[in-house]
Amino acid sequence: MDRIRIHGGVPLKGTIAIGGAKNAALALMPACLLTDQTLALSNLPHLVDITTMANLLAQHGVTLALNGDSRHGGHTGRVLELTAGTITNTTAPYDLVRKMRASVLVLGPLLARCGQAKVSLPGGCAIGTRPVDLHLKALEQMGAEIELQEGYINARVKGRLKGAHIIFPQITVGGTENLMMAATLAEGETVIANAAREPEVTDLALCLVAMGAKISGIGSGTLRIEGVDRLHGAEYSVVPDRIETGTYAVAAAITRGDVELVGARFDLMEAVIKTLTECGVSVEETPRGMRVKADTGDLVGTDIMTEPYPGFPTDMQAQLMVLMATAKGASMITETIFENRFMHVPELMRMGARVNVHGASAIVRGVPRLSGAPVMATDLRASSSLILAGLAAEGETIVNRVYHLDRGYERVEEKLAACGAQIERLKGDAAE
Ligand SMILES: CC(=O)N[C@H]1[C@@H](OP(=O)(O)OP(=O)(O)OC[C@H]2O[C@@H](n3ccc(=O)[nH]c3=O)[C@H](O)[C@@H]2O)O[C@H](CO)[C@@H](O)[C@@H]1O
Ligand SMILES: C=C(OP(=O)(O)O)C(=O)O
Repeated sequence: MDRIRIHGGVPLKGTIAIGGAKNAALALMPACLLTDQTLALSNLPHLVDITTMANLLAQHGVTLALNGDSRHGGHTGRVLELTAGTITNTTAPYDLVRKMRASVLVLGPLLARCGQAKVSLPGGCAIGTRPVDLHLKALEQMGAEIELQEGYINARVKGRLKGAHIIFPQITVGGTENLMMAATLAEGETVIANAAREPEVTDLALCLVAMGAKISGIGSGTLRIEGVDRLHGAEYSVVPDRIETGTYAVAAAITRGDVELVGARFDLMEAVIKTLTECGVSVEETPRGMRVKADTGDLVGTDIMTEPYPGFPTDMQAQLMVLMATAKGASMITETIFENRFMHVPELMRMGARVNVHGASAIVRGVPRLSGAPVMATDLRASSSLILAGLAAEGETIVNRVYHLDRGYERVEEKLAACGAQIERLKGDAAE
């Protein structure tokens, strides 16, 4: 298993290119199941999760063709052509779904196109139990009959799904995405109230519209989808990754560096920028993205609470905690989305961070310096927080279980090394 070795303390200087958003791509790819024509996605990140989704779609009968560099909508990158000419298999097996929870996003499209789907229940993960009950209840409202058997969701519908008025009792990103896809081919109008407004949901909605779907209220908490008989192929460019952007913004700040994040969408970063600014980091929009600078003055702590978009994203909580750990004063971090998303705390404490967790809140007391240590991550953003801690720490840090990181960050060590970081990937299966 690969590990990452870092010698901390170098202020990062230079530019980092931001890739397409993992969480948008993972919703856009299954949208190909809604049409027999080709969906061409550009600005796709090169990540393990994308390969997992490609493998899942391939076993449903989707043909995939990866073409070299191209430019769509101003973005460069590879173009993945996905064609679900005939769906040969409507089962999403446990072996693939357990690797990645976003696999459950094939449920809505398969049900809408084929009238049936059998999808393994995703189960929990390190950050929480993460049920999919809200996806299932909403699909039942649209006429699906759903049974849970032997760890699988067995869903069927007689004829077409029917438009329905769905009020999500809690905001769910994946639930909104699954339902929106299902509703595009349903009979009549579906209204999704209390819908997630995350930019990745908006990206999916815009792609579905490019495929011929009728959706209004995009970007708001109420989506209206008028079902159509068929969708067609489209070309679509994946929105830049706001979590990758935020992670490198913290890397620049925590090393007291000066970095331009090329391709970043400043307008999608409001809550993170507000927090960074409160800490004393300078963040400004540039023609190519945004510039993050913290090479003068002290950084100070601030409080954050994770919330659905446009609130502060839970996927940035661990990274901000590391910044707070080295900022002056105390900060309070409250996690409201997932019940178990402080798994990074014990590892950060091994590096000298002072953190007390009380239920859903953590009090972080800044220390002048973290010290390098061997550490181990349990999930994706926890891994990135340990990389950030290593960049700021005195001495050597080895981050184990890098496979979590490879789910969501492309060439992380190359991007950081290009800005001066002393970081390298150690290949192989050395003991963890
Ligand atoms: C692939 C992807 O896009 N992942 C993102 C997506 O995850 P995901 O789509 O899984 O997250 P949700 O928004 O659905 O989950 C939010 C909360 O609702 C709960 N819930 C959700 C559905 C349900 O049927 N029942 C239920 O109780 C979850 O357990 C969680 O506590 O949004 C999260 C919240 O922004 C992000 O952290 C993840 O990175
Ligand atoms: C939690 C995340 O992803 P997933 O929903 O795929 O577990 C994440 O991207 O931080």
